[in-house]
Parts: sequence; structure tokens; C-alpha cells
Amino acid sequence: MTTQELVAQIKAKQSFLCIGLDVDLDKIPVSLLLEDDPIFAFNKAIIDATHHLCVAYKPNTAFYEAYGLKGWQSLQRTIAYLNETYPEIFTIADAKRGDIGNTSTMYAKAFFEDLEFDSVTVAPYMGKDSVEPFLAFKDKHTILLALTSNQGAFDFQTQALQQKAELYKTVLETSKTWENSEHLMYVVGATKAEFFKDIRAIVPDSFLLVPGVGAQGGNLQDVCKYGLNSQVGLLINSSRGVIYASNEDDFAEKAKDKAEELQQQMAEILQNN
Ligand SMILES: O=c1ccn([C@@H]2O[C@H](COP(=O)(O)O)[C@@H](O)[C@H]2O)c(=O)[nH]1
Repeated sequence: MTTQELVAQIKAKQSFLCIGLDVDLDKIPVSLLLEDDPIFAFNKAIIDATHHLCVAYKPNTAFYEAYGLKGWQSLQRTIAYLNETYPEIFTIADAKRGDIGNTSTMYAKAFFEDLEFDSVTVAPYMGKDSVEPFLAFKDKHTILLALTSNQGAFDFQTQALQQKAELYKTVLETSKTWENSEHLMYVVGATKAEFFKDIRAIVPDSFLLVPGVGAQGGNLQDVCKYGLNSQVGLLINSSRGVIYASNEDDFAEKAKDKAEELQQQMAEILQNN
């Protein structure tokens, strides 16, 4: 999917909501555990109930890998269902990959060619040659971890490198010089709202994937204050806050209500900007 198509979808739906599909079998309704593939059954019900309110879905691969082969099959079925049924939706494999070049190429093939995700999250720690194999897929998007939402982000990411800029700023600046960098997006945590002004000064036009609203305490309005750009430029993710709104048989209906709440706040923000 092109960035223009993503922006068109955001404008049409008046939403920049991304719903995280982080399925934990201990948290889904017990009735679903009788299904052949409970993870897929859960995802399908959530997707069918919320697809008109969001523009992206983000399965975190850890929640599938934890269940071995069956979990990976559930991930395959989920992305295939999304691509077949709702091809307008932007898909993000939250896998946080990145390795030496030939290994990164294999990761890129796994998520872009085999699973056919639109994008994948990548850790920048191993540098340019670990990210470029993802960027070589020109019809896909690589979402670089810039400033993450967790407390540990302060251990390294906000530290200055040899008296220069903080590490996350160096990641942003340096990545802009890489070939095909127009296909880069960045992860910035909603819990780091006070950093958005500085981040937008470095990457004014890039899309930012923003996790941390809801369960982690990030605030939508605070993020939007400096995070929005002329193309909206934000994908706000909520996983637990939407998909576990209820653990009863009404889970999909309740997830829809939560997604609608967020979508309406986003529509209001877009109308006022
Ligand atoms: O900085 C980051 C990067 C990724 N994540 C992921 O996003 C979701 C957040 O889930 P919630 O339930 O809405 O808190 C999850 O998959 C994280 O691994 C992040 O939170 N922060």
C-alpha cells in the first residue's frame, strides 16, 4: 500500500487508529477455546467488528510465536483474511527484526513476500546494512524503532552519543540518509509526548506509529499536539485497550465500542486541525 492510499483511507474514515492484535489465550472468552483455531476466531471477530473504525492492524508476532507452529499458522490466517477481505487496511507485523544483511533479507522476505504484510517494525541497533534489505522492498514500509514507549527507553535512546544528539535523534537523522528512506516510518511511544516537537523537527513528513495509548497511559491529545502533520502522519495503536474491553462473549461488540470512542476523538482532532 502506498502512503497516499493510507492517507486517503485516514481521511475517508476520519481515523488514524491502529488496532493491535496481541492475542493471549488466557484473556479471550473461554467459549472460543473450543474452536479449531481460537486465535484466528478471536482476530476475525475483532476485525469484522472494527475494520470500519480503524486504518491499520498490528499483530505483535510474539503473541503468535509463543504458541509455536499453531500460533504462526494463526498469524498466517489472520493476515490472509485481512488481505483478502479488507485489502484497504494497512497491516503491520510488529516483529522488531534487524540483523546482518543476508539475514535481514530473509526476515524481509518472510514478512513482505511470504506473509504479505505492508510493513514491519525493525530495530536500528545494527545500523544501515541491517535496515536496507527491508527498504529494498519499495512497495513496502519499514517502521524503525526511534523512541519506544517503555521506561527502558531512557536507558539508551535518550542518552547523548559522544556529546552529540541523543541516540533516538541520531537514529532519525542517520536513517534519513539511507537509500529508499522515503519508505521509512518510525515508532515513537505515546508515553513520550513531550518529545514529539523535537521529533517532528527532524522527520516532519514521516508517518509515526505510536503505541502506548490506553494500557500504558499515553494520551491521544498530547501526542497529536505536535505529532500531526499535513498528511496526518500518525498511526495511533491500542492493543489491550481495544481487544480486551470484555472477556465475555460480547468481546467483539465491546471492542467495537472502544474503537469507536477512539475514532470519534480522532475525527474531532482532525476537524479542529
Ligand atoms: O515502543 C513500543 C513499541 C512497540 N510496542 C508494542 O505495541 C503494542 C502496545 O500494546 P498495548 O496493549 O496497547 O499497550 C504491543 O504489541 C507492544 O509490544 C509498544 O508498546 N511500545
